[in-house]
Amino acid sequence: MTWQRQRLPDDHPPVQSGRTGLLLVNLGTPDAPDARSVKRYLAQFLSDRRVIEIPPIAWQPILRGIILNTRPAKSARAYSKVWTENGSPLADITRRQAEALAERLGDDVQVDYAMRYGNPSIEVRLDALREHGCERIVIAPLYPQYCAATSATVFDEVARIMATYRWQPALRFVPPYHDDPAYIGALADDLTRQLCALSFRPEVMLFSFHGMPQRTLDLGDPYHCHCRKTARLLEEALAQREPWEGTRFATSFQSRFGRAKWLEPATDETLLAEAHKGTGKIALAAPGFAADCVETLEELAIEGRDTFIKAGGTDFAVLDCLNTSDAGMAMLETVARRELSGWL
Ligand SMILES: C=CC1=C(C)c2cc3[nH]c(cc4nc(cc5[nH]c(cc1n2)c(C)c5CCC(=O)O)C(CCC(=O)O)=C4C)c(C)c3C=C
Ligand SMILES: [Fe+2]
Ligand SMILES: [Fe+2]
Repeated sequence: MTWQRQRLPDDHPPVQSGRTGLLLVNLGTPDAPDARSVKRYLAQFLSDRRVIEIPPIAWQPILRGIILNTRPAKSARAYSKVWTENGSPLADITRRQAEALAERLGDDVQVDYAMRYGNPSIEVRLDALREHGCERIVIAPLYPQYCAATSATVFDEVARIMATYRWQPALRFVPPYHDDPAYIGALADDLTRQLCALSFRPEVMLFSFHGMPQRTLDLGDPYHCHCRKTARLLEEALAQREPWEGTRFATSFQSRFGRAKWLEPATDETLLAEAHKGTGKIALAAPGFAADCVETLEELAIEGRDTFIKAGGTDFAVLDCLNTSDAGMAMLETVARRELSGWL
């Protein structure tokens, strides 16, 4: 369906309507790998009350007085190690995912992407979809595992923007897909393909998920359970395939932030413990990240390797996220078409 300019009386304001849109949303990233840009990005990200659940009166002085004066320089160094000629890997891959999905879905759907923090913002891209005449919009947060700090904050931001619209589109949100057979199958296919291309056979396959404060699990956030279920289903799927015979599977949580207790076991401590108990060859995958980013390319692939090899490990590999792989895009198409049903 392509939109058509309707016949309107001469004195009628222009109207575009009748289209369907789909907006991929990922977390966000700085505009450049320098301390100033990282500071601007972190100020927005870490001021979100879904992310830091401390009353602003107590948190903002710590954020503005300490964290934004120390962390940006350190983070900028990490970003500069993984920055590409197309910018931040996360933004670049998300943009390419949107292009590939647009190709798969055809002209019936206007596909775009946005970042929850930084650019392109959800607001700018929702405005653009509306200006293209999208009366129905699917919002696809690229988080397989539901978490208030990621999934819920996308919903909150979209709701905030909707409050400013006179003519609101109909909305659908892609639900968490942590146990969707399409997602588990895509991961199993893509990880097996990558395993077969490795120059060594890992003794251990470690699934590393982004961490969260332990307190959020106690408060009822399903994130931990979603991660554990993904890991269990993925292990069950891989264990049936010949290339994985003899591999031991483990799960851990990375990217600890701040002093509170986070979900355990921690990825860096797991790498150390594996090396100390004699594991020589290890492979890591980050099934919770839809796209490679500073957390996989720097924290896992650079820092993680350093930790493991210095502790006595011999072979180390971080497998790619689903990114724009055939398996990953076929999965996103399946999920998108399900949510678009009745709208096309
Ligand atoms: C995949 C899910 C994610 C959850 C859950 C999550 C929670 C969370 N993160 C922080 C703090 C930081 N995260 C940072 C980067 C980052 N986080 C995710 C995903 C999740 N975060 C992604 C995809 C990225 C990469 C962004 C990129 O530009 O590549 C950072 C910035 C980097 C750094 O300074 O280390 C911070 C800070 C908290 C506090 C939190 C939950 C409470
Ligand atoms: Fe994070
Ligand atoms: Fe759990």
